[in-house]
Order: sequence, then structure tokens, then C-alpha cells
Amino acid sequence: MLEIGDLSLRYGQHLALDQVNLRAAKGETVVILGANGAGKSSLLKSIAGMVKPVAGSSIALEGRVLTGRPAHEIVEMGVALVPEGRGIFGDLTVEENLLLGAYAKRARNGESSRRAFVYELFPKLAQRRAQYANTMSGGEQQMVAIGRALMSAPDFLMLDEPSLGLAPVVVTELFATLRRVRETGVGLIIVEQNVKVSLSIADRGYLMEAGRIVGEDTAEALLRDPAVQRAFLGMNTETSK
Ligand SMILES: Nc1ncnc2c1ncn2[C@@H]1O[C@H](COP(=O)(O)OP(=O)(O)OP(=O)(O)O)[C@@H](O)[C@H]1O
Repeated sequence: MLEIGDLSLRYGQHLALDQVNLRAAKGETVVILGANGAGKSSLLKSIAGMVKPVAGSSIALEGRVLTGRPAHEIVEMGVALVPEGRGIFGDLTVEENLLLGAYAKRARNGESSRRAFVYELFPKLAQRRAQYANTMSGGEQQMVAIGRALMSAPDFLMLDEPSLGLAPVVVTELFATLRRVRETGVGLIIVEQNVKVSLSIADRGYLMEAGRIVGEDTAEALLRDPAVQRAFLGMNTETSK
């Protein structure tokens, strides 16, 4: 279980996260919804150790404290982030990018079987393992980013806007693949603007507004929630009733 308690984050005077509470279990898929600037990326970055939360915040994995640890230690403890914009190395090949993901000590055993799993998940990467990452399409680069994160043998995989800039058919494929990742027992925490497709593979979701969690429910209930439909699914629930 990944447990976040009273997590707050400041950028100077700006309170980007205000006492956020959230939990996710291994094998569970949790989606975080919210408008631009709600704090979704900041939440993932805090968990990943890329920004430092306010004292009193708590982030724990199976009871072990993650708060305040550097990013590489958090990867070592089993939490990996696929950042917004992917963060892959364009002048390295697909395979070199994947191998960079396996630097964690926890990933040294079973490195070749994990690589085989990534290539099975993304056959296109297998065909193009020697191609430079910056010559790949947006969807393929997203596969490289996810593949690289999986190479660290995470218990929890966090994804920041994985569908950004991808064609609808590519998004559908990507989420089908994430469903397979989840079947391996990995917990998924997904920040997504594509609410319908992300809730369709999720177990639960959280709603964020101005740095706070303002709602939490099962994915099914959120899909039916008029407030979610109005805010994120472009439905006019006043007239559709
Ligand atoms: N490095 C930073 N310095 C100062 N303010 C920041 C920084 N990063 C984010 N913020 C601010 O913190 C708030 C939350 O930003 P964050 O990127 O977490 O939101 P988000 O929900 O992920 O939004 P988006 O969907 O647009 O990416 C915003 O008001 C943003 O302007």
C-alpha cells in the first residue's frame, strides 16, 4: 500500500498541495482528475522525490517512509514515474533508454526477462530497438518512457498525462497495455485529462481542485457523477436529464 497523509507542498508563497490524503494498493489503478493547475503533477513529483513537501507531510510505502528521500532512492524502493513530456533520451536508442531504466539495484536481477516483457508489451519497440528515440512517433516515445519505468521493476507506476498529444486510436492501445501492466500486480497512479478512457480502466479516482482532494469514489461512480460529467466529459447534465 502506498499511503499519502496530509501532504502539502509550497512553491514560494504558493500552496500547490494542501493536506492531500490518498492511498493506492498494489494491483489497483487509481486516476487523479483535476483542471489545469489543480496540483496533479505536483502530487506525483512529491511522491517521486522530485520536489520536497512541507514538514508534517507523510508518504509511506508498505509502512516505510518515502518523504524527503531523493528520487533515486524512491525508484529503489519501488515507485517509478513516467513524467509529463516523457523525459526520454532522444539521442539514445530505444534499447539504451530501456537499459537506463534498469540502473536501480532492485532491477539488476531479472533484467533480461523484464526487457523481454517490455518488448512483448510493446512489439513496436522490439522491432525498433536500435532506432534513436527522437526519431520515433509520439506514441512510440510514450511506449519507451513506460518501458523504461517498468525496467526499474516498480511496485507502483505513476504516469503523468500519458495520452497527451496522442491520436485516439493510440490512446486506446496504450490504455489496453496499461491494463496488462496492472495484471502483473503493479499499482498504477494515473494523472489524465482523458477522463473517460482512464476511468474505464481504473478502480478508483480522486478529484483535485486548487491543491486539495475534493472527491474520491469508485471509477464507475465517478463516470456517472454529474459534476464529473460536467467538468470533464463535456456533458451538459442539466439538459440531458
Ligand atoms: N516549479 C514551480 N514553481 C512555482 N509554481 C509552480 C511550479 N510548478 C507548478 N507550480 C504551480 O503549482 C500549481 C500546480 O501545478 P501542477 O503542475 O501540479 O498542476 P497540474 O494539476 O498538474 O496542472 P496541469 O494539468 O496543467 O499540468 C500551479 O498553480 C502551478 O502554476
